[in-house]
Amino acid sequence: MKIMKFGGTSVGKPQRMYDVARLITKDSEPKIVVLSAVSGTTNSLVEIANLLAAQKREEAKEKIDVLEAKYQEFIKELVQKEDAYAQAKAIIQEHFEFLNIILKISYSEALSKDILAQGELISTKLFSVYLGEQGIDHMLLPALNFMSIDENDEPQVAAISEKLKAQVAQNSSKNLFITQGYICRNAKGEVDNLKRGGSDYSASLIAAAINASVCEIWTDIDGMHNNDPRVVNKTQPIEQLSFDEAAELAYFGAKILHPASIWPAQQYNVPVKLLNTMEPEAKGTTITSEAASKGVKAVAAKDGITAVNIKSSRMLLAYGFLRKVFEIFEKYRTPIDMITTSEVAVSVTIDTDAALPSIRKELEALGSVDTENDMTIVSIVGNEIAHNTETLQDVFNSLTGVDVRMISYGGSPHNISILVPAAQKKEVLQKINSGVFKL
Ligand SMILES: Nc1ncnc2c1ncn2[C@@H]1O[C@H](COP(=O)(O)OP(=O)(O)O)[C@@H](O)[C@H]1O
Ligand SMILES: N[C@@H](CC(=O)OP(=O)(O)O)C(=O)O
Repeated sequence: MKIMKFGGTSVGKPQRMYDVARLITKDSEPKIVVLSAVSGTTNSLVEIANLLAAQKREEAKEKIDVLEAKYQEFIKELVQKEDAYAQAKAIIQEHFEFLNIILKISYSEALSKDILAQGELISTKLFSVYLGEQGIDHMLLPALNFMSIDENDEPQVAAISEKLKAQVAQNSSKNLFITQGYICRNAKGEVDNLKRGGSDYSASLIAAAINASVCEIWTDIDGMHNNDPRVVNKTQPIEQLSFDEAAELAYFGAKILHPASIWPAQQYNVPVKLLNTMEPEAKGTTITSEAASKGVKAVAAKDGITAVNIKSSRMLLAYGFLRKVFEIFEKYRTPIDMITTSEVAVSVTIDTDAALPSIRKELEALGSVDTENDMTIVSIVGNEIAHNTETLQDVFNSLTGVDVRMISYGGSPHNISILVPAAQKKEVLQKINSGVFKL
């Protein structure tokens, strides 16, 4: 059985849904197809939820109406037959009635998760109507019946596997299952999600849960590129990556993959392929446990980083100082990305400053603290690059004129990371493109 995940742009227009239907019926291998919401929908739902949280009901209502009008147009083009159109219309009515009812209920965090789930529920149901109209035999598998996270927001792979396998077995005559990415149930049984971009994570979890032959992530570009195509002009697709390399790139900002989406596939050894819906014949990127070649594969950038610098003479020749620092970040459930230390100072970076005021207050008991926000981590990723002096030379030569604040080297043989002000991100990515990739 294989998994095919199609992102927002791949289901963003009726024409794209037709392409998806063609791609999933090309071969006879049984498959679970994971769909995201139609592009732009989750952003609109986030705005609606935020407006409700701010008690701006009228503005929320306007946004709901704009979104509904968009779907009314969408279904006119999606299906031709009268009964299929009636089914699609009923789906739109059901979900927008729900949003309109929510307008009248007092806002809660749980309710906002219900709002965010509507995008994937609508896209999968509409796609199912289209498949039905085309006479393509399939079955909708509601993700809310099997995809779950625990009280620490961690997916429960064993439970997911048990439930999913049972549902597939109960419908053994079916060859094609359609399900929602992104959405899940939390430990309280409420509707929740796997965070923005989480449909890739859903696909990888499903692939792990049923030991799929492959997990295909279909998107709007021909694989993982060696640099961010939104920022840099000349970028190239990478044919092969190891799980470790792909995980580092996803974590450090390559938006094509959700940061957590590699570990389930890696743990259950399911190859991942990144493919282009608009160019299905292109090779794309294959991610397996093997690293095909040594050397730099790609560079990625992670924005929204804050650097926290702690200086203390008490650190000199002391032990246990770093533990105290780390315990404070742990207490506030704030992950640390980069670390550099000297005898009297330690600098770390974090990608969320939600708990920063409390963290800062506690750190001040250990020494003087200063913070810098609006920073970017640029990560150079490849196989064994930290053992290659030429790479290091190319990277440093590329950084002439760049205000480098931190360097992380040697922690992983596959990654060299530098911290720069966000304002220099574009320049740095471009310079590395010329200096390291010679592009
Ligand atoms: N290194 C990279 N390689 C490929 N795409 C990247 C990279 N970095 C950022 N991207 C962006 O990721 C986009 C695809 O991811 P995303 O928008 O999440 O797709 P989907 O909607 O299919 O899930 C591409 O259009 C591209 O602009
Ligand atoms: N719809 C969700 C989940 C997702 O993964 O979408 P996409 O595959 O379009 O990145 C979001 O926008 O966050």
